Amino acid sequence: MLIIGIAGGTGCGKTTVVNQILNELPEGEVGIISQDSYYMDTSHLSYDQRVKINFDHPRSIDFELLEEHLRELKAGNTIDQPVYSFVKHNRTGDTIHTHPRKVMIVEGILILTHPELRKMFDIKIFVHADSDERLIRRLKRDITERGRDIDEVLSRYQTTLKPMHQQFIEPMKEYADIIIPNNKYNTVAVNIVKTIINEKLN
Ligand SMILES: Nc1ncnc2c1ncn2[C@@H]1O[C@H](COP(=O)(O)OP(=O)(O)O)[C@@H](O)[C@H]1O
Ligand SMILES: O=c1ccn([C@@H]2O[C@H](COP(=O)(O)O)[C@@H](O)[C@H]2O)c(=O)[nH]1
Repeated sequence: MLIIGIAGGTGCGKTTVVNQILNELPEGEVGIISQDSYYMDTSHLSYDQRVKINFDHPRSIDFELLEEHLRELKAGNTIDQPVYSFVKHNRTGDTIHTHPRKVMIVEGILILTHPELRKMFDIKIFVHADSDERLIRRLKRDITERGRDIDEVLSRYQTTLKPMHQQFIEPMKEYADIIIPNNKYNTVAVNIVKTIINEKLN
């Protein structure tokens, strides 16, 4: 199994890059694990308490479960990946039956901050987009897809997103094997990653 970790700040385009990689590859040969599925279960908290969580700090992620699931997949076993709701800020209670594949992609803002998880990646990719570009994308996406308003996104950006990005996410570039500049759509870089994956699949 080839395990590829794709990190980068919110709005840099990780999900988009993953979808571009999957596009045209044989269906069912590449599996996806999203860090978002592994936000801590906060069912014991009220909605008002959950909104106050710092979702950009590594402690908000259940890395133990993520690591355990990746080890299971590597061992050839199927896992039940939790489904997360950004609207409710909590796991939904549903899971996705995820099968091991020849290539597994793990994507998320904080996946390179965890040393044990980092060691499991054969290839570490960091997607870069400038912070103003990321903020613009995040504003548009969170308002249209995640039920936020402009004040909520901007206040979260100032209080947690920006400081957490500077403290935890940006320094992870140091560990990357490949950095994808993604201020604009980067077909060349995506094709390079596709070539690496195709070599593993053939
Ligand atoms: N290179 C790009 N240029 C312009 N918009 C982009 C680019 N990559 C992604 N987007 C858009 O930005 C938003 C955030 O992208 P997404 O892939 O969800 O980022 P991430 O998963 O890193 O948070 C989406 O609406 C997406 O369509
Ligand atoms: O309940 C939640 C959990 C996370 N977030 C925000 O999501 C981003 C990470 O997702 P990307 O798709 O990589 O942008 C993170 O910055 C958290 O602030 C949330 O809003 N609510």
